Amino acid sequence: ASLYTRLGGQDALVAVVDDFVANVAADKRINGFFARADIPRLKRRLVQQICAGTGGPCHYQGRDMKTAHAGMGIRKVHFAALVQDLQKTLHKFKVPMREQKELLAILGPMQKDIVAH
Ligand code: HEM
Repeated sequence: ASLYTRLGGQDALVAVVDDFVANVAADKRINGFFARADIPRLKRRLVQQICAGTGGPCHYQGRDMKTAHAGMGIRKVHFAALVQDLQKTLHKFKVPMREQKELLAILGPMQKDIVAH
């Protein structure tokens, strides 16, 4: 089965993204970056992106990661903080380690496009 299906499909993904974005919004290390963000749109796009990237029936309609994060000055520490916030959610939702690793293996390589050089 696809990672999308093993994660529980669309409803589970929406719940994970909701909780994850709430963690980010509460995380003083990085929430300043999101001060002017359109959070409902960000959530929709994250759901689309993860759905599409894990083999689900979605098309990602947002910008590419380089364009979306250009000029923000995001550093490795910020990226690591966001990944920690996601891991908190995956742990809370009792996502098995195998699926956690697969998801992070999809997101991890995006760091090179998101972190400022
Ligand atoms: C693997 C890690 C990440 C993924 C998958 C990701 C994904 C996304 C996506 C899909 C968007 C929406 C793009 C669009 O609407 O066209 C976005 C926007 C954004 N991301 Fe990320 N992102 C990641 C890491 C980060 C980090 C580390 C930060 C800052 C600490 C960050 C800050 C933002 C901000 C501020 C926006 C703009 C929101 C807005 O203007 O409405 N992202 N990201």
